[in-house]
Amino acid sequence: MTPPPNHPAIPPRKVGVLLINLGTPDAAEPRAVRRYLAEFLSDRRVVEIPQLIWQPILRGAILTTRPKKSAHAYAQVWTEHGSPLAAITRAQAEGIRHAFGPGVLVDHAMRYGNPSIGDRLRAMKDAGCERILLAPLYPQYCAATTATANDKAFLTLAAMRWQPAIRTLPPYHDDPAYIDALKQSVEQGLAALDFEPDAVLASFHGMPQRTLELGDPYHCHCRKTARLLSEALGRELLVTFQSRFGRAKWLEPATDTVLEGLPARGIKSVALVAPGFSADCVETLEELAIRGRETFEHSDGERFAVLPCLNASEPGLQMLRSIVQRELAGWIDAP
Ligand SMILES: C=CC1=C(C)c2cc3[nH]c(cc4nc(cc5[nH]c(cc1n2)c(C)c5CCC(=O)O)C(CCC(=O)O)=C4C)c(C)c3C=C
Ligand SMILES: [Fe+2]
Ligand SMILES: [Fe+2]
Repeated sequence: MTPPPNHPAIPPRKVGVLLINLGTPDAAEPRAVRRYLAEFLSDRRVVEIPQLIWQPILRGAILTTRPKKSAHAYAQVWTEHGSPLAAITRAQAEGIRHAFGPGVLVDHAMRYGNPSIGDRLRAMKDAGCERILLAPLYPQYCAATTATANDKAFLTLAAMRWQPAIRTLPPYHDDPAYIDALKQSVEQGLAALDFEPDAVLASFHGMPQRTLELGDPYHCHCRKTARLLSEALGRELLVTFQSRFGRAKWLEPATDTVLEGLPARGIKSVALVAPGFSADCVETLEELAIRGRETFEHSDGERFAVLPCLNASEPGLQMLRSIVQRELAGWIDAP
């Protein structure tokens, strides 16, 4: 049946998969970093202090000093394709684009900055996606990452007359496909080193200790990933938490404090892995690989390496294809 002449165009029905990561500045310079940090650190899921108290601190002390310092960190890791996080997330979407057949559109978006979740969701809907899987690429669930990405998507849907049906990717911290991809990646990374490390550290992004007490499963998810990875590798992993922000107590032990103390315990060579980051970013490439090395070497450490994240490596893409395929069950034909 042909629609009446004034009927809006109806594109062929499709399924969408939106990979979502945190976001990153548009340039490694203070103005762009300030814009990014203002959006990021104004998110109530990230800083859980009443806005009346927090905004003056943010606009005063933090946004006048941190952008310059952070821009310097970003400048040290920036690539010809832009921020590593942006380039790798794009490559991940490209890498699984054709995995589910022509009826499935794969795209990526960032919770803060560009490409925005709102723009990409509207584009998917315009392209005919009546069912969309939101896939925040955080293996360990955290309100400050997973939940806020989904919140943002639902905010966009709130303005749509004809909403797509939505699924959200569950945390995959203990998924055998994820643990296996990490195992392969860590084994490859260790084999490529010219030394055998005395210890391997698994460094996760930190969170305020209070979020654990309030019931955020993040800490437990990190611990479980580390236990399963350690079992899979058949070697001990020291679990640490990095990137402390602000004055509140954060999850411990802190990565930098542990790195500082290891040489005095006779551990002179270390390899670090950051299993909670699906893509290398300023936190792994600058904080761990540059500043972490300085901390370790200044404390008489001798050999130091940071292994790459899963990124768009073959084990990483294989894992993404497998978890996305599973979440699309019933929406697309089985392979
Ligand atoms: C992987 C999980 C992450 C959690 C949990 C997380 C919590 C969290 N982060 C901040 C503050 C900052 N994080 C910054 C960078 C950053 N954080 C994550 C991931 C998690 N954050 C990533 C992937 C990145 C890298 C972004 C990039 O562009 O490469 C930054 C910006 C950099 C800097 O100025 O140091 C801040 C600030 C808080 C407060 C928080 C939990 C409450
Ligand atoms: Fe962070
Ligand atoms: Fe950091």
